[in-house]
Amino acid sequence: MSGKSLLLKVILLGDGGVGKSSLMNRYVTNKFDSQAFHTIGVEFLNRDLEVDGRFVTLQIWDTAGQERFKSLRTPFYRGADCCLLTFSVDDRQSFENLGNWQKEFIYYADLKDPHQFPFVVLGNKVDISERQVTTEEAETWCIENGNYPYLETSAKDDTNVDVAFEEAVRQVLAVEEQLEHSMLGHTIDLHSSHKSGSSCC
Ligand SMILES: Nc1nc2c(ncn2[C@@H]2O[C@H](COP(=O)(O)OP(=O)(O)OP(=O)(O)O)[C@@H](O)[C@H]2O)c(=O)[nH]1
Ligand SMILES: [Mg+2]
Repeated sequence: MSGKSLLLKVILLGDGGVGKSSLMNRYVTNKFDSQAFHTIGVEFLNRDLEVDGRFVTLQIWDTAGQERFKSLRTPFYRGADCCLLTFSVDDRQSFENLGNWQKEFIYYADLKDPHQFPFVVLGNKVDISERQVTTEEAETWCIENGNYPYLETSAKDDTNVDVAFEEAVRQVLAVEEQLEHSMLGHTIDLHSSHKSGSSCC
């Protein structure tokens, strides 16, 4: 267990109205506003948490999903540790647009290796019974587009909201661990590569 607190930046992306701000506000302030205003640009809130013995400060960046705010949100993608691709289960179009959000993020975050990057997909508003997207469809999309974890949430009912942000942290830690392992595998052993008879200076 590491004693140091890790600062992680997670970013919420998805169509306007899917509930990104509501998820962030539910998670950080435990409040829900049924008449929330559209976000303009970006906003962020922090919350400290502990996941599997690691202390983490989660910096949650909430972006404006409406197309007209694209130039205001995209400069903030760089440096994100995890991206939460969000749609609303009662809005088919928001699900169809997931691929565009994924592409927009990869492009503006300037990801070196998009296949390694931790995305998590959230199907929000599961409290609404008139669904336009089934769980199976969403799971299939996640498998086919990068094998991402999928969680169904409700900011209104506080369903799976903590779980969703904790999953984001787990995904980041898992990638970090993988990188550490692969770096260990590439560590140069200075002793064994030192040829007898060679001299320096
Ligand atoms: N029933 C239900 N309504 C929700 C839920 N989450 C958000 N809403 C409502 O959906 C509307 C839009 O929510 P926001 O959180 O503002 O959506 P957003 O994704 O931040 O939208 P932009 O800021 O425009 O990108 C608001 O009226 C919320 O009250 C949910 O889980 N269930
Ligand atoms: Mg918003």
